[in-house]
Amino acid sequence: MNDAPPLAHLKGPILLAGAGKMGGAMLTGWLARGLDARHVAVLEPQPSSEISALATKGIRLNPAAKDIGAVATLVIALKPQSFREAGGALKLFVGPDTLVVSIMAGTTIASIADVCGGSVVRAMPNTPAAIGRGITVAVAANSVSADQRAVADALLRATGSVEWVDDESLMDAVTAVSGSGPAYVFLLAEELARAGVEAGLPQELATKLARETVAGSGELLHRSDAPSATLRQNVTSPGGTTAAALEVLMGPDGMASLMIRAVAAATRRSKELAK
Ligand SMILES: NC(=O)C1=CN([C@@H]2O[C@H](COP(=O)(O)OP(=O)(O)OC[C@H]3O[C@@H](n4cnc5c(N)ncnc54)[C@H](OP(=O)(O)O)[C@@H]3O)[C@@H](O)[C@H]2O)C=CC1
Ligand SMILES: O=C(O)[C@@H]1CCC=N1
Repeated sequence: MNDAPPLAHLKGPILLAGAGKMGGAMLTGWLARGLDARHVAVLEPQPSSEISALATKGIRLNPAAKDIGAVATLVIALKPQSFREAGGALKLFVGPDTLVVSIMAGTTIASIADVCGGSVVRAMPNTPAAIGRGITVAVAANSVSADQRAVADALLRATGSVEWVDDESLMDAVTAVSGSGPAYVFLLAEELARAGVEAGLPQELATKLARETVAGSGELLHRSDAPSATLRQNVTSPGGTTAAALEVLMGPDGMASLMIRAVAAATRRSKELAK
């Protein structure tokens, strides 16, 4: 049996362009799963102190293209807008055998290949990646080899689970559901707390109750095999308090129609980012 950490044997160089919230979370996951820091380089104009500190472990920070040449894998975690302005410079790091993994919302495989070349995997992670509990959806261009796909899978799996799809057009709705989804859940915690204050609770207690309720329910959902609807029904006593609240939340202008509109808006925005 091979007990080596899952990324210990991954060969570099792996270049991460953009070490902000998502790029930084992915980098943390890679290192935690045994990726040799000496195989990693990072392009980041204003590195956080955490990213700068990684230089002491062997990560190369902002190397010049002439010093590193074409890399085995380029991971692009820039904002789509930054990529449009600065993506061309990444071409210097891309050769005919370079795997390019992009996590940028909206930005298509064709436009990434057009701007910087390489064999492109387009992926959409989410911020629970920071604690190894993200979910990523990925789609590969035809030019991506089986070995390259395995490398992309290993890098993405370092931050949680991975689903591969064949149809790139699904990525806009994926972004709207799981990419942006954590924000909807955090908003739920905010609004539950606000409603608690409206109902007479002190702010601090309302905030704690809402946060722990969302976190505990998420953990229950994670650990249970039961469908979400069953877990909801387990809370709902006939004629009780939950039923009274759900009558509002599941009413005509309730969560179902709100969520459909919100996800449609995010899907539309993802499509706009492609332009
Ligand atoms: N946040 C999220 O939940 C998710 C984000 N994504 C995608 O990830 C990408 C990054 O998002 P996020 O991490 O939130 O954004 P951040 O702004 O936190 O990260 C982007 C980083 O790239 C840096 N940067 C800007 N220009 C360059 C450049 N020319 N070369 C190298 N680095 C540069 C930015 O620096 P500076 O701030 O100085 O400009 C910043 O640190 C986006 O494309 C987004 O669509 C995907 C899934 C989820
Ligand atoms: O808001 C955004 O555009 C990015 C993509 C998914 C989550 N954050």
